[in-house]
Amino acid sequence: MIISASGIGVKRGDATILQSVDFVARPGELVGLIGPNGAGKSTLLEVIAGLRKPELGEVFYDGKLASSVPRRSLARRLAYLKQDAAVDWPLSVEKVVALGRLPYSGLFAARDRRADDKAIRAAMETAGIAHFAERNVQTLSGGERARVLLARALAVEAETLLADEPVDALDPLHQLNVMELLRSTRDRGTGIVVVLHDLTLASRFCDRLVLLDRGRVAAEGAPEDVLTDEIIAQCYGVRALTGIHAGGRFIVPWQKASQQLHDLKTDRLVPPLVANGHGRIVPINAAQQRRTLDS
Ligand SMILES: Nc1ncnc2c1ncn2[C@@H]1O[C@H](COP(=O)(O)OP(=O)(O)OP(=O)(O)O)[C@@H](O)[C@H]1O
Repeated sequence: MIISASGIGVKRGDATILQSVDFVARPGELVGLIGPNGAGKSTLLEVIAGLRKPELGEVFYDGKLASSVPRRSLARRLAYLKQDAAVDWPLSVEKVVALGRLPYSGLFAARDRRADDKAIRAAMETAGIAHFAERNVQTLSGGERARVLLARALAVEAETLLADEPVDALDPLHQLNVMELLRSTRDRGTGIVVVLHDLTLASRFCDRLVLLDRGRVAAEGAPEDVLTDEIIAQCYGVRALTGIHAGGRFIVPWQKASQQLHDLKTDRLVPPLVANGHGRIVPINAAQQRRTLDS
């Protein structure tokens, strides 16, 4: 399914949350929605999920006006994983994941239970939670619960997955697992939009990035074109160490853009650092560093 949004404007009281935002999500593409806190990422995700009607602009699903697409069929085509979702009932993990199959209930007189079971099992395996299928979801840690909710979204087997900060509560290994899982889901043709704060994961795993800043699209395109030093400094207010390792780019936020970096021990000014192409971070220029340190 192609989701397109044009001229989106959202207001909250007097505050403009989104302004003139155009956005497209296509099948088989992993799009990263990035930007500082409060930029409007979750709001835009809700708008394209059809959960919030914008004051201005329109959303289209495969060219059809969002308001003309029945909610029930949309619920099967589009899975939405909310940020910080809580589970208010003492359900087992398996039952929570099974909620992902709700959009299919009552669809046929004799519903295909085997298809449901298969989808639930596959989603639990993929999210690495099958071993605690029977556990009460309220007894899980934040990161474990996040994976259960991701599994619920995967169980929908939708054409499009919208995921709001799915790796936020996860340890490094599970962050990589989830990003790999999103990539393999994309490889099977699913269109994915994922909200991320980790710039290295955004750069390494996404096909395209959309950077929101104060409710507007500040930059859009290939990760290397969006996450330049200048744009990172301008939108996030930080300077980052960047480099290439095994073909992927790492971006480590290091200091505020407004500050010059001083060595913690000597208090001398430290020149900017870059990676040497093999993942080892070196001074931008050794001679320049000597001059700076000698001065
Ligand atoms: N009900 C509301 N009333 C007033 N302002 C709101 C309301 N809901 C959201 N906002 C504001 O809208 C802006 C965008 O919020 P949104 O959650 O979309 O940002 P975000 O980019 O997802 O942020 P974060 O990275 O912190 O999750 C924020 O400044 C937020 O305070």
